[in-house]
Amino acid sequence: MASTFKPEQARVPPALQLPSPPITKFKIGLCQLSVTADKERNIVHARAAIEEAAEKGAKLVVLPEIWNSPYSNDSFPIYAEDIDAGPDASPSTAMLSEAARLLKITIVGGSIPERSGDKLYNTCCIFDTDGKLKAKHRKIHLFDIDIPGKITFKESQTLTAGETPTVVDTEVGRIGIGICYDIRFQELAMLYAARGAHLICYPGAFNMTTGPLHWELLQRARAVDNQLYVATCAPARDAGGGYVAWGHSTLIGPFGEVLATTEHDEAIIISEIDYSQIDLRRTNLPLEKQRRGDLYQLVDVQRSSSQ
Ligand SMILES: O=C(O)CCC(=O)C(=O)O
Repeated sequence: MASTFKPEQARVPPALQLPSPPITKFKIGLCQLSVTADKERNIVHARAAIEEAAEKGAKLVVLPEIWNSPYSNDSFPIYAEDIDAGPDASPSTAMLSEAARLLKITIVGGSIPERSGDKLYNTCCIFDTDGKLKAKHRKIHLFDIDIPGKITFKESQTLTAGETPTVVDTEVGRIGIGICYDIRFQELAMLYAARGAHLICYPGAFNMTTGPLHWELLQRARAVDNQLYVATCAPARDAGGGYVAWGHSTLIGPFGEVLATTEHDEAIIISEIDYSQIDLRRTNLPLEKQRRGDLYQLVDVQRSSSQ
């Protein structure tokens, strides 16, 4: 059958030149935190970890998915905070904002359950070095899976999916954000690469079934396909908890290499990011130039509609 694909109808602008961030070489801190049912304790604990990472030189600190609450549909409505209603309504993000300002670091604040009107989201807040909220990413792909006898989870029982991919310019580069299950959708990472991201951060909480097989594989795939850095941050494992997390927070380089990782206990990973490695790997393997845009295209809906 003849193909109906017409490249001129699906035109997406070529990948952006990589923007020049204020700093190109810096330390990242991934705080693999233990999470309890005590929200106040979780906030104090996360703050101490952020401070320790900053003391060790991290200019960018990343937290885990759902770090202020147990990971369960029962807990999300109870622990949810109205982020847009200001610091009194959101003690978790108030702490992140203050820590970013006082320590003069960028924070990718893992995620917390967010209440907005009558809806709940799984939301990541990104804070600049002046403590201002730069962006909010609401998990786009909800974690609804059913592997009988192993794991069944349905985030959509309580949560609503976000509608917007998130790329944010920070002092430490252009960062794309995904939350956990978002990492499984390669088009999102391709889109971030096409929009000039240096790094994609995925706060996540994989589990004991999919974690061992998929967690590192997905991170390395996103990094090597898109020739950029990928950083993930998970909660520490609580073997007696309702949701047993895989842990293994990791930093991957643009050649698909594991630069730093850990097991499942609490840990603060400090590792170096050097964006000149992106240029190097894109020169070594000029995939962007070799892509057959005449045969297939990723359509950036937002850019196409604004053209
Ligand atoms: O994709 C998976 O296997 C795990 C995803 C997950 O745990 C999540 O999205 O919270």
